[in-house]
Amino acid sequence: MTTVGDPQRTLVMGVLNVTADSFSDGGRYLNVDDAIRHGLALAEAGADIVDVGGESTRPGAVRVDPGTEAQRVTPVISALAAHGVQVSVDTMRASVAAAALDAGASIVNDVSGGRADADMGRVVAQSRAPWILMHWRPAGDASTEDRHFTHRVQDAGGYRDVVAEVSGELLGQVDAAVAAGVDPDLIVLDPGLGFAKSSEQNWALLHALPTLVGLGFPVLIGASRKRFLGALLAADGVDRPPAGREVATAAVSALSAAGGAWGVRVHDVAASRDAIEVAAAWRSGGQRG
Ligand SMILES: Nc1nc2ncc(COP(=O)(O)O)nc2c(=O)[nH]1
Repeated sequence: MTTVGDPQRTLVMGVLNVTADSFSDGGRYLNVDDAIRHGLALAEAGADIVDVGGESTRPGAVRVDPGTEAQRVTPVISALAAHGVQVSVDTMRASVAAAALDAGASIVNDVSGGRADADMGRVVAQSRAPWILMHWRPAGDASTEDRHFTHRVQDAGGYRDVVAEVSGELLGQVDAAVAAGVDPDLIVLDPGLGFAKSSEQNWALLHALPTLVGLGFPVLIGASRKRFLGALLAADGVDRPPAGREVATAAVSALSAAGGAWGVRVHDVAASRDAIEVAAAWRSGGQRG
């Protein structure tokens, strides 16, 4: 059983999207062998966890059927687990999570925070795998198998106080998970940066990281290459493209580590590993260990 205990340092979760259309690396790892090779490379680069996803959640992405999603992730997961890599499965579906856990995944990463599939709590509780509950208040109803994800950014009216509302809704998701039999010690929270949230709301959530950590659960931060970083670094009115957002991502990783984050979910593992080492040395005054 994987525990999410209090790691000595902020963990690095490497992103492995086995999808055709993820926003920054769609299609590069759809082939099983390419995906396995990349997952091993992420582990080699220092990823504590490799997060394997088979369905893109970017705005406008078309849902894939559960069978396709499971077929995409299970061979990759079993190969990585066989090499001793700790794997999380990035899925909103209980059937896919069950297949992934059987294949060797040890963490369930659910961007719907348990709201898309009523059976997810039972599957996770039975497996005793840690469950990452991400916050996502979609415009549509995430529980319907709608053909398109709607990341319609909530306007200012969508959130009066994004930190208080995201915190409250995450705690509600925790209550639902515990009611389904999940051990609260195995729950990780994630504010869901970029999921139906404006740039300002994303920055407000990052600014409030100590508040999120203060909720009493490990916190995962997923800012890697996201649009709000591109907007911050825009030039001549043009957002910085995803490939140019790595330094900003590493800076967020360093600040997340300094703010007590349990982990960061990133594409460039080596850069964030270094950034987290810097944050640790800074915090300890250079004391090792
Ligand atoms: N827990 C968690 N999971 C996620 N899965 C996918 C994406 C979308 O980004 P990607 O397309 O780069 O994977 N972001 C998150 C996130 O922020 N947190």
